[in-house]
Order: sequence, then structure tokens, then C-alpha cells
Amino acid sequence: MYTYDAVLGPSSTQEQVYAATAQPIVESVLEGYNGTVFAYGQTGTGKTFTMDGGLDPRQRGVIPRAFDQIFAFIQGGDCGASHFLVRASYLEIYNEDVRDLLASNPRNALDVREDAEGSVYAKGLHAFLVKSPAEMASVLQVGKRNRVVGETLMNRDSSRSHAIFTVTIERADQAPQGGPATGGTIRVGKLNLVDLAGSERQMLSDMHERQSATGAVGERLRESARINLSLSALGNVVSALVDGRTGHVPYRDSKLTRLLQDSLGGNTRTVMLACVSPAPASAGETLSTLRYAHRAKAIRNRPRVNEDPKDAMIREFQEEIACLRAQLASAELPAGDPAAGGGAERLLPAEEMGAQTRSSASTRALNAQDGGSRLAGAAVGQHAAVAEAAAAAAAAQAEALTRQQAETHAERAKKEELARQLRELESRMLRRDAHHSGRDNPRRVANLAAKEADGLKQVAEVARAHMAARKINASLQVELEYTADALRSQEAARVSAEERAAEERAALLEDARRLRQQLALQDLVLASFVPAREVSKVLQRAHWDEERESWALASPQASGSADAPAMHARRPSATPGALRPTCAWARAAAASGAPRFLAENILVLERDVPARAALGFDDPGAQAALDALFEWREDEPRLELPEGRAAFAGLDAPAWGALPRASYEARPQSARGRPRSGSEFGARR
Ligand SMILES: Nc1ncnc2c1ncn2[C@@H]1O[C@H](COP(=O)(O)OP(=O)(O)OP(=O)(O)O)[C@@H](O)[C@H]1O
Repeated sequence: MYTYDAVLGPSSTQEQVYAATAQPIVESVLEGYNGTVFAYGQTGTGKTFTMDGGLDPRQRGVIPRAFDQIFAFIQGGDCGASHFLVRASYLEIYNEDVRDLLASNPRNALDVREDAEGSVYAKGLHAFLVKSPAEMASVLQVGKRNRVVGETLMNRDSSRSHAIFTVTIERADQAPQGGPATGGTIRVGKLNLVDLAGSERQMLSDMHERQSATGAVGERLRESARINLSLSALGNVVSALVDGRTGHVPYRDSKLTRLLQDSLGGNTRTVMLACVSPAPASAGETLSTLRYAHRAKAIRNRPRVNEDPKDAMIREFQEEIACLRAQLASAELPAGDPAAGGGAERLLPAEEMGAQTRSSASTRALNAQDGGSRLAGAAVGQHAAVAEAAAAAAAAQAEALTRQQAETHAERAKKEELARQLRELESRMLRRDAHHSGRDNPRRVANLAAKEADGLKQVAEVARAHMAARKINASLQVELEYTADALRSQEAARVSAEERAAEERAALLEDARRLRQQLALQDLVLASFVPAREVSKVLQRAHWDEERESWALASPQASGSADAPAMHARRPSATPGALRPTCAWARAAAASGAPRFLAENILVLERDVPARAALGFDDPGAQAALDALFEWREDEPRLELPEGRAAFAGLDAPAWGALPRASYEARPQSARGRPRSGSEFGARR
């Protein structure tokens, strides 16, 4: 029997699903834990629907509801002052490639790395700072458009990849006096929202069978093979964690298990949503999913609050803000400084100042001249000199003041830039003040709405630019895929041609080896049995007949060689009456006794005549009996002996006559009337 933490039937609402599964996980993430919610199940059972949901607000899935919960908490009215930094990233694992769904080119594969603390991450993955559920939803939409989906018989928009939407929430508590927290605790929670690809158990060996179940063909088959590879790796990890017998957990077997390493048996609170189909035809898959989920339930994770991590971005923000504030403070001009604030209005331009000074001096000089009629001339000259000195001093003072004014302007510009940077940085951090709810204050709500609208505009612009880039990318991608296909087919043709050539070469080598063997054998036969002279004669006459594709022997005359007449002349001529052609030279050689030329009868045997009995020789009739015996012809059935010769050789006539003819027939008779075959030469002997 299988047991689960919650079972939600077909009539359950999305809200109930969220409350039973993801809500507690999101709460933990806001407290600084890692959390993972992943949907597992056969294709078409509603994983994507559960995670994303439908268009109707009541059908919103786990992901948008999690956004709401996160920002509701940040903007909520609970006690405690905190600053939050929220980032979102979105990736998919397609055919064992990790792809950034928010990148300008989402088809680029990212490397999976492990940091010094053992956390696994995708290198180069974009993370966007978000400040509202609407911004987060925009990010999600951009990523979803980039995700690979394909049609199968069981689902028109089947997810062909595993998608992981990650929200990282950094939280800095105990902000001092309304400013950003610089010395307080920092907690970082990471929420993984995972929509796995369909878990149809499609092994390569039974692909054809599966093909009929899912309608997957071609690319779908390859995708399914990869999907099942990573899902079986996930199953192996689950088994290894549950069994606990082996210390080794095969996280490295797939990118999916690598990236979910922390979520399975690590520092994460994890919920697995097992989606099943009520269709009887899917009973096998349903049972397999239920078994899988039951096993996964036994995994024991070790979640802990991630406090003060070294790489917290919010800390960098705080330090930067503190630094900017310090710079701003040092840039403050003293209150009494005439150049500060409204001091500029009290300042006179240098030229004006000099002119005023000069005019008062000349006035004083004129007055002195007026008085000259009444005063002595020496006194007039003294007053004029004093007036000149006063004018020079006033001009120098005016110049110094102009310089000071320019410096003040520059400092003010710098200060304004610092203030702008500070505002910008602070605006990226979300702030939740103690005893203050944004929803209570209409002006604050209006401000937030305006900011959100700005943010949305920005995200929309980014999305538009992204879409334009995507279109270009898509056409380039199509071209690239076309070229890649052409290259692949050329490569396949080249490989098969090479293989064919290699086979043919091997066959040719084998033929050549066999032909060499035959040639060697024929050489052996020639060398052993055919005189070299005869061989050379054949070689001279042999020629290759192109039409018949075979060797032929030319007649001696046609061969045209110088030896041809001699060869012809040396040919032995047949001897009339002889059993075979015999030349005169052979006859002479035979007469000399050379066995080679003794025709067939090279053994000369004496006639095997029984020893003569005295009776036989004494009896003159014996010769007649012997003669009769020699004269006995094969067509005569019986040997007729002369009268009275029955007692010859101890045999009576009936016994002679009864001698079976077969006893004599074994002997060959080459010529009629002759006892045996024999050549002329043999006959003479
Ligand atoms: N609870 C539900 N209420 C209404 N419609 C649903 C529900 N669950 C699933 N659907 C519909 O069923 C279809 C398939 O669902 P979905 O795409 O979520 O399956 P999936 O498990 O993600 O499949 P795949 O693994 O192939 O991606 C979709 O059209 C979806 O809208």
C-alpha cells in the first residue's frame, strides 16, 4: 500500500493544491530555507497546468501564486524591518543541454559547475531583479516563450524539456533607523519551481511499442529517450537516497539530478507533486508514478536557514549604499559657506564686483579732485594712489570668489550624481518597514502602482527587444539547422562510402591473397611436371583474348615468333599403323631401350608357360591340343579338343569343355586374333 501526505482528486481547485503543497515551502523560503516544488508524472496528466495554470484567475497555478505570496509577505504588515532583494532566473534542460530561457540566445548550452560550498549552478545563467508579481510574471512569460514544446498524441503542447524557475530571496533584517541594514543578519532562500517533462517510460528497446502510445516520431523519439534517461537518473537518485545502503548517490548521471542535488537529500525542503491520469489505459504509468512518489516520500532532507552567505548580493548593495551615503555626507558644504545653497544668490559676478570697486574708487578720486580747489595739491595725489590700490585688491577678491563658485558647482553636480546613484540602488531593494503596511497608505499604494507600471514598461521593452532578437535568431537558427542537416547527411554519406570502400578493399585483398595461392600452386605444378622449355613455348604462344577475357594459345604460325617454324618442324609426325603418333627419333630411342619411349609396355615379361610334362612332349598330339587351346576363339562357347586328347594334362575332355569362359575373359584383347595388345615394338620383341 502506498501512502502520501495529501491526495487531491479531480475536483480539487488550484487554490487547494497550492495550499496543500507549495504554500508552506514558500513560507520557508522567505525565512531563508531552500525550497523545491516539482511536478512529476506521465505526459498529459497536468504537470504544466498545476505549475503554471490556466488563463482564468481561479486557475492560476503554483508559480504565479508563489509570486503573490512572496510579494504579499514583503509588502505585508508583520512586525520587523527588513530589506529584500528578489531575483528570478529560468532554465530548461533539453536533450541534456542546460539552456537559459532568459538569454538573448536561449539555444546556447550552459555548463554546470559546483562552487566551493558544494552548491551546483549553471554558469552564466541570467538572474533578473524583480520588484513585483507583475514583473516576475513578465519574466516567466518571456522564458515560457523560449521553452521547447512539441505535439504528441497525448498532449498538443507537451513539454519536451525539464524547466526550472528559480526565485532567490535575500533578506536583510534589523535595518538601523530607516536606512538599509548594514550590520544585520542576512538570509537567503532559494525557491525552485520545477515542471518536469512527461515521464512515459520509453526505453529504446520498446520504442516502437511506445510510438503507438504517444505518437512520438523522429525528433520526439530522441527527446523521449533523453527525457527518460534523466528521469531514470532521478529515479536512481531517489532509490539510492531511500536505500541508504550505498554511500554513493548518482547525482552526476544527468543534468537534472545535478541541478536538483540540493533538493534531493540536501539542504532543501522539497515537495513532489505526482500527477496521474484516471484513464484505464494509463494504469501502468499511473502505478509507476505512484510507486515513484511513495519511494520519494521516504527521502530525508536536511534543510537549514542559509544565514550570512558570503556571496549575498544584498550585502554588496548595502555596502555600496553605505559608501554612497558617506560620500554624500562628506560632500555636504558648510551651512555658512556663501557658495552653498542660496549662497549663490548673495554672490555678485566677479566683473560686476570689480566694476563696483573701481567705480567707488574713481568716485572717491573725483571727489578728491572736487575738493582740490579747496585743498592743497599734494593731498590730492595721495588720495588717488590709495584709490588705485583699493581697486586692485577688489579685483583679486572677485577672481578668488569666481574660482570658488566654479568649484562649488562641480561639487554640487557630484553630490547630485551620488544622490541619484543612491536612489537607484535603494529602489532595487524592496523594503518592508516595521508596523507599516503599504496597503494602509493610499499614497504609498499609488506610488507602488506607478513604480510597478514603470517596471512593467521596462520589462515589456526588454521583452519586445528580446522578441525581435529572437525572430532574427529563429531565422538564423532555421538556416543553421538546415545547414547542419545537410552537413550531417553529407557526413553520413561520407561515412557509409568509406565503409563500403573499406569492405571492397578487404574483399579485393582477400581475392588477391587467394589468387597468389593459386598461382603458387600452379607454379609448383609447372616446375614439378612440365619442362621449362615447354613452359616457355606456351608462354610464347599465349595471348590474352580481350573479347573472351581469357588466355588463348595462338597457332605456331600465327604467333609470329622466330621459333615458330622450328617448333613446327620439331613436332613428331604420326606413324601409320602405330597405336599413337610416334616419330622416328622416338622409335630409335625406344630401340636403344630407354623406358620413356617404350610406349605403354615398358615391362617385358616372358610368356608364363607351364613346365612341359614328358607325357605332353612325348605325345605328338599334345602340340595339337596346345594349338587348339591357342586357337580357341572367344565366340566359341566350348573348347573342343582333338579326339583322344582328353587325357592331356590330366584333364578329361568334359572337364576341359566345362571350363568357364569367364576365367579367360579378364585378359584384354587389343586385336582380334591376337592374345594381347602390343605395339609394333612389343610385337617385334
Ligand atoms: N486540472 C485541470 N483542469 C483543466 N485542464 C487541465 C487540468 N490538468 C490538465 N489540464 C489540461 O490537460 C492538458 C495537458 O495538461 P499539461 O500540459 O499540463 O500536461 P503535462 O503533464 O504538463 O504534459 P507534458 O508532460 O506532455 O508536458 C492541457 O490542455 C491542460 O490545460
